[in-house]
Amino acid sequence: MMQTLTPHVYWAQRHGEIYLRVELSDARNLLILVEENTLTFSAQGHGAKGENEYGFSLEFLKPVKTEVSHRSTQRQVNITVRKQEHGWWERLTMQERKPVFLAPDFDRWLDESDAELELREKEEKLNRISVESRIPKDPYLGLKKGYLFMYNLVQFLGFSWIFVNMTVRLFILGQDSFYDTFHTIADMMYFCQILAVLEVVNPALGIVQTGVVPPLIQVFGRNFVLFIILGVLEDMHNKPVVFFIFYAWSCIEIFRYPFYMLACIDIKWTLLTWLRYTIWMPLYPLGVIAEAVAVIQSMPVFDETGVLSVPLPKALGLSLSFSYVLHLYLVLMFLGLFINFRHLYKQRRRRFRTKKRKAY
Ligand SMILES: CCCCCCCCCCCCC/C=C/C(=O)SCCNC(=O)CCNC(=O)[C@H](O)C(C)(C)COP(=O)(O)OP(=O)(O)OC[C@H]1O[C@@H](n2cnc3c(N)ncnc32)[C@H](O)[C@@H]1OP(=O)(O)O
Repeated sequence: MMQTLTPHVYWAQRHGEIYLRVELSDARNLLILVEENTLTFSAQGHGAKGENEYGFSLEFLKPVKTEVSHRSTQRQVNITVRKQEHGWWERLTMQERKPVFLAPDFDRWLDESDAELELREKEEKLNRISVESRIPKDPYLGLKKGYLFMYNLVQFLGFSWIFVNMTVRLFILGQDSFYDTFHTIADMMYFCQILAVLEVVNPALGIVQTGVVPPLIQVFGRNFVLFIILGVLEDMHNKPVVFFIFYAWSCIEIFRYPFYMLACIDIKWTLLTWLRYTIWMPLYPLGVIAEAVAVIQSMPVFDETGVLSVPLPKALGLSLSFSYVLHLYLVLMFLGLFINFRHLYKQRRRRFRTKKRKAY
């Protein structure tokens, strides 16, 4: 006659359930019963002491329901017992000393707060599904995604051309390449930045689900520098600062646009997501500092040439130099940087919000 042995049993809990994992392979003749708050298990199978009859019983700390669900796999038997009342138990069994065959199931182990988080996420997911099923599907979704994909592809190609061109010229010509960046790159940058106006139009028309203000600040800020400070003043064309402005812009865009492109076709590439939501941290301030340098360098040129100066009534003098507008713009620029930096920081946190799990 076979002697009954005790298998290794692993446990974990949630607010509503107890999970037991019995280490018994090829289990047969399973008998699992809950009576008077005590679970009794017996089965034949291959356990720690080879092929044998295995069994154990556990008196639970608090009341549980009598219906038990179990699933037997080739390697183990998984049992789920439902708690009578939702709550967190400080231990599994009535007896304070843990039975020797019982241990925590590290694969499923969560502490109370993590289990609450898991529960909330499940509820949120269910809510989302029920809300989504009530929202009518957008009939133009395919068209919108196709348009956005093409837009992002064109911008990606444009900024990649700029980035590669500038990098190659930097390697070949060294610092000399700083001085004619505008002549070689400006046409492509004009094209990309005119097209970037769509980044304000898209959220305004609801094609992209994001705010209008951050892209407005971004596009207005860049286009002001590109078309007015650099574009209008020929004296600015050969300044090295142009190199730093264009390089900062293109470095960020060669990751941002492919990230959007892949998002349009529901592909998420972790490294690209990380790059899109990380490299703006050094690049945004550096880009804005380079832009501020260009604005400051342009002030005396506007003063001397009188370009874009505002004519004043005779009594007040001849004209108001555009450099006064630039003083105001410098303040707005750092305000814009602050607003967008905060916006991008929030977007980053939303994207990388992770649940922390502890295993004991
Ligand atoms: C009248 C206004 C006056 C203002 C005053 C002016 C002063 C301004 C001075 C400011 C100076 C700024 C000048 C700029 C300098 C530089 O660029 S320096 C170089 C570094 N630059 C950067 O790092 C900035 C890069 N730009 C951006 O990141 C964006 O343009 C942004 C607007 C700042 C971010 O915006 P947002 O779109 O809200 O965030 P995301 O998380 O990327 O997107 C949210 C969701 O929208 C989807 N989406 C967005 N765009 C697209 C798209 N083109 N195609 C497809 N999908 C898009 C995106 O996927 C997200 O969707 P979910 O994943 O569903 O959330």
